[in-house]
Amino acid sequence: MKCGVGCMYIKICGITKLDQARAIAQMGADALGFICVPSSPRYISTNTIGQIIFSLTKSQSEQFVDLDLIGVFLNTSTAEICHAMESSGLNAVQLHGDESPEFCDRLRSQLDLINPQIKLIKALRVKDRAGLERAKLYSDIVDVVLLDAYDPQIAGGTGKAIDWQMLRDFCPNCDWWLAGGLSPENVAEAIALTSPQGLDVSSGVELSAGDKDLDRVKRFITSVKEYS
Ligand SMILES: O=C(O)c1ccccc1NCC(=O)[C@H](O)[C@H](O)COP(=O)(O)O
Repeated sequence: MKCGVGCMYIKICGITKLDQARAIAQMGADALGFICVPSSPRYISTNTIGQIIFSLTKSQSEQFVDLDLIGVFLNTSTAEICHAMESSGLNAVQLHGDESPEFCDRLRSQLDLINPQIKLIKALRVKDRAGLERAKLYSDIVDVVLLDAYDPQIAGGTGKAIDWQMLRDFCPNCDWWLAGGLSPENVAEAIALTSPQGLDVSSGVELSAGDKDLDRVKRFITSVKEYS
């Protein structure tokens, strides 16, 4: 897995604009996340994702060639996900709903037919230790387990944090990334307490849903770099 800044993988999620995607990639982010969930205020259509990816990658510049372009899906069928992957140029899938390990296994087989390099990430919204144990059930099936905060109403991009103390000894069989309520102000403490391989941030670096604050993105990446 690629490590951009001091070997800590950084994903900036909720991208909706080409100029912001380009600027964030140039700052050294490893991944851009696109929310393919129609009910989200950060929703972006597959068509628009395709246009952004085409514009980013046509230059063949180094920052864009290695970039992970992650589609975030919520309880979407394998057929729809595969269609979105084939039509947009996305190279990674993040499942943010109630997808079972069996669903992930089935999707993996179907993605392999498109391109075995497509990365599969399972996000789990953790509210207690039982949620953490559940996360481990996926670790032999997916490439990355992503831990996000639980909210009864909102599926993601909540700005809420998990109880980081609970994650001190979390060590699945695959890489894991921390999400939920991260910001330039708290990310160093989050890394110190939880030691993940990657970080995922959305609302903590936004002006409003889907509109990134480039200054805060820069400060987030710099904080990670200074800590790592
Ligand atoms: O961001 C959304 O609107 C969203 C909607 C539905 C499912 C997932 C969603 N976001 C997923 C992400 O990967 C976010 O980056 C993650 O939840 C962290 O968000 P935040 O707490 O705002 O940093």
